Amino acid sequence: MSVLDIARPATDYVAPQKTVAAAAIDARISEIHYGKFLAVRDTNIAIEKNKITGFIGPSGCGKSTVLRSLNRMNDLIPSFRLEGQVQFLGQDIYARNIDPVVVRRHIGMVFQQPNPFSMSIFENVAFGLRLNRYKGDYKQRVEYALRRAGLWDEVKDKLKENGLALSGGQQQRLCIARAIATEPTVLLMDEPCSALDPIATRIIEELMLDLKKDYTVAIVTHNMQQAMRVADTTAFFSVDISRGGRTGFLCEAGDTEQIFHDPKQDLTKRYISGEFS
Ligand SMILES: Nc1ncnc2c1ncn2[C@@H]1O[C@H](COP(=O)(O)OP(=O)(O)OP(=O)(O)O)[C@@H](O)[C@H]1O
Repeated sequence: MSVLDIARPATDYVAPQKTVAAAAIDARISEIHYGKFLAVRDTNIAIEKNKITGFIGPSGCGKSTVLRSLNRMNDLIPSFRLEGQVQFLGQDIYARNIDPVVVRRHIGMVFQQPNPFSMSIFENVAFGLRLNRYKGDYKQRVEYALRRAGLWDEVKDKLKENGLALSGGQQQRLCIARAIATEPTVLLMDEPCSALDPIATRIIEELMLDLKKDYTVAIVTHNMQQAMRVADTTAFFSVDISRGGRTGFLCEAGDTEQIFHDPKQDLTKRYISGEFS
């Protein structure tokens, strides 16, 4: 039985044929549309277990669209349509029998703007547990998640205070704790530091490096230095304007060292050298 099968009986599930052994997520995306607009094409990417995969590329190349497709977050956009497959631990998360809420429990997400709810620090972390009708010890799980997000010592004496009263960096770590509380396998982070100052950014980067021991991480970043500092694998996306529109595609992916120092594709070379942004 797969981890996702707890959602609904997998009556019509057909086992996928091909997976990348070390991948937590193996995405083979042919096309992503928003209505008639072809936003992304030809993006096959493996998010390897216990590694950090960085998505880089110019604005509008589809980094966030692809990231949000990895846990069905784009389902919330009515015009969104994906052709292809996204496998999580060998199971197609877009299969008809799969519940997106369960997908998001296993593949959590942290957004660009820290977005704690206007409720206590404790309830912010417990939120996903309540949503998933967790039956265990809430106090224990909330403490674990806050410790894992490097926030426990700063908030342990004020768990009843509103999460919105924390600093921006603390709020982002609270959101990471909220994501961790449901014990996901993968954490997707969409520019998690772009609203933070350099010190808070560095704390989150160190946290990411620590989290990858237990979790698999994929991060969208505009900051190439950040990708170099934290990512094991880097995926460079570009934009194809040849068909009259602006369609993003995965141009090249590989070890971060290779992408930044020995890129194979001319477009990657030009982007890394700052020729376009
Ligand atoms: N909800 C939406 N409806 C329609 N089009 C969208 C939607 N979200 C994104 N797009 C379009 O899809 C394309 C890819 O956008 P996306 O945000 O994924 O790119 P990105 O590489 O993350 O960009 P940025 O680096 O500027 O955040 C863009 O042309 C964008 O305008």
